Amino acid sequence: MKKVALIAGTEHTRKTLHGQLMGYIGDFAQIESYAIDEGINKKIKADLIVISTNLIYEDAKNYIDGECKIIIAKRILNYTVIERLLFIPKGEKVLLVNDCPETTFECIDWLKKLGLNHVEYIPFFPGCMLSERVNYAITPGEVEIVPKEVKNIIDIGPRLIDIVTIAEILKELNLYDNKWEKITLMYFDKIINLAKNIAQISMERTKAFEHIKMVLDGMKEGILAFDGKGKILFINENLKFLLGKSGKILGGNVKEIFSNYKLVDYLIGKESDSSDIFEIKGEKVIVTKFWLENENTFIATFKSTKDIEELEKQRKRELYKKGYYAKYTFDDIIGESEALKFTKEVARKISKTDLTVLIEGESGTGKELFASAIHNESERRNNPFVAINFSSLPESLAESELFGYEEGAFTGALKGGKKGLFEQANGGTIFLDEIGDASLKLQTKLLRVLQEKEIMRIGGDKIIPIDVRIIAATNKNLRELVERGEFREDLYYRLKVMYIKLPPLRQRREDIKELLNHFIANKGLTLKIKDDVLNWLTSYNWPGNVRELKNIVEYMVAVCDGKEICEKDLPLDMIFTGNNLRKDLKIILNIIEELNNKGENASRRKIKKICDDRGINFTEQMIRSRLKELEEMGYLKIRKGRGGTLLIR
Ligand SMILES: Nc1ncnc2c1ncn2[C@@H]1O[C@H](COP(=O)(O)OP(=O)(O)OP(=O)(O)O)[C@@H](O)[C@H]1O
Repeated sequence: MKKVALIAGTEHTRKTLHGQLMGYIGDFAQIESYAIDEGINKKIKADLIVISTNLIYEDAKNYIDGECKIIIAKRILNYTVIERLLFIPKGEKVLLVNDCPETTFECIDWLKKLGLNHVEYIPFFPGCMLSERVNYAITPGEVEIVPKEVKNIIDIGPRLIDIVTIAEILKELNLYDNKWEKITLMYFDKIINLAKNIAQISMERTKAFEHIKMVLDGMKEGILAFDGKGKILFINENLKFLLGKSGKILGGNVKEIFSNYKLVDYLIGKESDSSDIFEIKGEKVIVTKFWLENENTFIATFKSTKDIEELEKQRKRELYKKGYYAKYTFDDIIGESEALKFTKEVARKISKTDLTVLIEGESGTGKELFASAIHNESERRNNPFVAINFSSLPESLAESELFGYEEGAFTGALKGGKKGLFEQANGGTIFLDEIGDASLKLQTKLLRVLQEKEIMRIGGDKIIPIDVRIIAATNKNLRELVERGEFREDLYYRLKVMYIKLPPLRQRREDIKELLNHFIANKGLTLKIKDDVLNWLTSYNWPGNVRELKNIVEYMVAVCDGKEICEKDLPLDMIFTGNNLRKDLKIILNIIEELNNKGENASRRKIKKICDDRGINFTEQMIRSRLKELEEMGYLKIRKGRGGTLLIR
C-alpha cells in the first residue's frame, strides 16, 4: 500500500482533511497526517505528501525528508454548508471571521465567487474592533474569535480538498483509472443533493412570494415597485383599479401608466422617504415614496385622501371612547383682561413648538383648559391627549398607570399585561396634573422618561421608545418644593422648558362678568344679573377661581325663580366668606348661624353674651341696629316676642 502524508497548518484542518482523504482513498492507501501548530518532531517520508495550502508550503518543507512528491491541495468551501448561508437575509451585514487578514479576505473572495454575494461581508480577524451591530458571523472554524455580541454564528468548517486535487492524488497513486468514476460519483452526489435543497428553498420562496402578493393585492392602498429607471417591478390590484388599467404592466415604465406628468416626475425623481398629494382620475391621492437601497428599488404607496379622512374619523372615535382626547380649544378660554389675553398669546406660541411645558396656577384657574388647548393647537392634535392627576392617585397605582406592566408582574396583574398611559399617549400629549404631588420615586422615573424618551413596563425587560409631548401642571410653588427637597431640581428644570403662569381670577376681575354670562348662556338661559349682585361678585376674592365661579352660577341659576339673579340667589356660605359684607355684620350673622344650628333662639341677649364672652365690644343697641340692617338686606327675619332672630338664607 502506498503511503500518503498530509501536512496541515492547524489541528482542526488536519482532522477534517484526514477524514476527507480517508473517505476517498482510505481503502487503497495508508494515510498519516500532521499539523504544524501542534509541532512536528520528525522528518516525514511518504510516496506522496499533500500540503493543505500554499500558505504553509515553506514551513512544511522543513519537515519533509528527501525527494518526496508533493501536491499542494486546492481547496474549496464545503458545499454542504452553503445551504445555511443562503438563509441569511439579503443585504444583511455579515462578519467573516478568520485567524489573519490574508485568510479572511481569501475566504470572502471564495464566497463571492460561489455567488454568495447577497450579503455584505465585513472582514474580522484578531485585532479588529466591532464598530456596529452585526447579527451574523461566518467562520471557517474560528468560532472563538467571533465577538460575543454576534448572535448567529455559522461555522463553515475548514475548506475541503477539491475534486481536481483528488484526481491528481489518484493519478500519483496509480488509482485514477480504477477509482475515478466511483469518486466523482460520490462527489457529485453531494452537489446534486445541494441543488435539490436549493430548488426546494426556491419553491418555498415562490410560494411565500405568491402569498405576499395576495396580501398586497388585498390591501386598500395602491402599491408600486420600480427601479431607478422607472421600470415597473410590481403593481398590486388596487393600484391597477385606481388607474383603470389591466393586462401586462410589469416590465413597463411608470411614464406609461401615469398621465399626470408631475406625478411621474415625482416618482422617478431622486427624493426618497417623502409624501405628496396628486390627482389620479379626479381623485386626490397621497403618494408616499421610499428607496430600498439594497434592492435598487423605489416603493410607492397610493392612498386616497377619502380613506385617510375616514381613518382619522375612526381613530378619533376610538380616542373619544377611551376618553383620551382634549376637550378644549383656545376659543373656550373666556376673558378679555390684559393678563389673560397675554397668557393666551404665549400659550398659542408654545403650542407651535413640541417642547415640554409647565403650567403653574392656583386651583381652578384653568390649567387643564390651557393644556388641552395647547394640544389641540399643536401638530399632535389628531393623536391622544391623556391626563393623569397625581393628587388623586396612590403612589403604587401611579407607576403602573403611567408605565403599564407585563403579565405576572405582580399579583392581580391582568393577563397579557397592560399598556401604561405613556404608551397610550404615543404620538400625542400626556398631561401630568398636580405634578407637585408625585412621589420622589416617581419623579425619578419621570425624569428618565424625559431624558431617554423611552419607558419599560413594570416586570418587563423591553425598552419601549415613546414619542409623547409632556405638559405638567401644579397649583403648588414647585420652586419652594425644590428648596424643601420635596421636588427634584433636575426634573423641575426639565419640565420648565416652557412656562405659563395663570393669573388668579382676583387679579383679572374684568373677566368675571364675561365668565358669568358665558356660564349662564352655556345653560341655555338668558338670565340677567342685578347690578348690586354683579358688584358683589366682582369684588369677591374667588379663592376657588373660575371653578368656584362656575359652581356659583350653577347654584344661582337653580335657586333663581325670576328673570334676574338677585342677592337672595347668592349662596350663604359665600356671603360669610365674602369680603363685601362689613366685618361687624359678618360677626353677628355667624353668631346667629351658630345658635340656629344648635336649635336655639338667637335673641339679642344671647348674641350680646356670646359677643362679651369673645371679647367683642357690642352694646345691645349696636346689635339691634345691625340686626335691622341685616333684615333689610334680606339675610334674616326678626321675630316678635321670644321667637328671636332666624336666618332665612
Ligand atoms: N378662562 C376660562 N374660560 C372658561 N372656562 C374656564 C376658564 N378657566 C377655567 N375654566 C373652567 O373652570 C373649571 C376649572 O378649570 P381647570 O380644571 O382647567 O382648572 P385647573 O387649574 O386645572 O384646576 P385644578 O388645579 O383644581 O386641577 C373648568 O370647568 C374650566 O372649564
